[in-house]
Amino acid sequence: MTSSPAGDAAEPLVRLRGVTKSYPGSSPGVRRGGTGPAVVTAVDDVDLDVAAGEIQAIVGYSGAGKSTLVRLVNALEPATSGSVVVDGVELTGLPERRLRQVRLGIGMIFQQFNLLESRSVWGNLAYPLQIAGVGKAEQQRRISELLHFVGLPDKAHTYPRHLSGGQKQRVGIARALATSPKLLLADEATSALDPDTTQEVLELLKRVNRELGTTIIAITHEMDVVRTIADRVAVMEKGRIIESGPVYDVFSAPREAVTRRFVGTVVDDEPDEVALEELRTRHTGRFVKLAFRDGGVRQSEVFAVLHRHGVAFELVYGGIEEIQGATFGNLTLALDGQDALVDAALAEVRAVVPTKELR
Ligand SMILES: Nc1ncnc2c1ncn2[C@@H]1O[C@H](COP(=O)(O)OP(=O)(O)OP(=O)(O)O)[C@@H](O)[C@H]1O
Repeated sequence: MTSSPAGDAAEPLVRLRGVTKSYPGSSPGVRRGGTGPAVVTAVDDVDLDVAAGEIQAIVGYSGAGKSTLVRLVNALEPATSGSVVVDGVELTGLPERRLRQVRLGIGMIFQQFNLLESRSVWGNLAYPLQIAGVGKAEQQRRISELLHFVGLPDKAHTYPRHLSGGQKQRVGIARALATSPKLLLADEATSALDPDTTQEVLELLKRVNRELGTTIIAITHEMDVVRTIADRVAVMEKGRIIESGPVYDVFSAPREAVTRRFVGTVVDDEPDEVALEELRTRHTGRFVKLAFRDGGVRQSEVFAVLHRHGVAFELVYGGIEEIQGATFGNLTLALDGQDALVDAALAEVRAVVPTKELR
């Protein structure tokens, strides 16, 4: 025996090393020998480990390479170079017959659900089971179990056109889980849904992860999705992963400009110049941003310091968020008082919480 149970546990379910995917350049100029790029590098030298049992989000703007990355992981396309290992199997160079086996161990859900319109819900769920050669009795049992799991036990004989978007995605999830895959790939799974339905579907995905132990890779451009379900997030730009880590870390201290823009869609950082100018028309005094982090100083302690120095304050921008059970937030305060008093108060505040004066 060369591998210990502990060694197996440490092995990621998905492991990408130096993965690049290029396509021939498609602009007419290129084909005629013009000056456009000879190749489009959709995924560029990507390393990524996804541990078994985790929810990994991949975010990026349109064209960043997210969907291409997913097609490499689910063995729909070969990488141009690098290593793609899924559940211990190196996909690079694998014959089509083996690739088909690998795909059976991976579930997929899509933005547009991709249900078979000519089949009832039951028929849609039976489809992957038939392909996998599951017998009729076992199909019955499994489909009934799946419908209960996704909360649609009474929709077995309904056709997709009579379902709401949220119900369709529940069927999509049930279908993806039919063959009990270890890995579920969700490509913009909630982007076509309204906010309430999005939350319901995200709750279901969390249950899939917690109750069934399914590892999930969720491609999205919505940071709300990342905040709600993911353990870790990787940010893609121009085919590369430019930043990655636990969701709390990336949200509370984003390093790259693209990441800051994404995080800024759900978490206020500090007012930009325009917002600051507008705030100054309504509030007097000096503006400071305080960065509260989990386990650090509490807001009430900071407010007590200001009070003790006789500095009046007003909360003018920002908020406190909860991510993965931990709180953090950025609050901008307008401080009113004599300069010397404000300086003394700020010196004390700075000692306990990162503080930045906005001028
Ligand atoms: N089959 C292909 N042939 C040529 N170029 C491709 C192909 N697939 C993707 N690309 C290019 O690769 C780049 C990354 O595309 P990809 O679809 O992976 O990005 P994305 O982040 O998923 O964006 P979106 O959210 O819009 O799908 C783009 O420039 C795209 O035009």
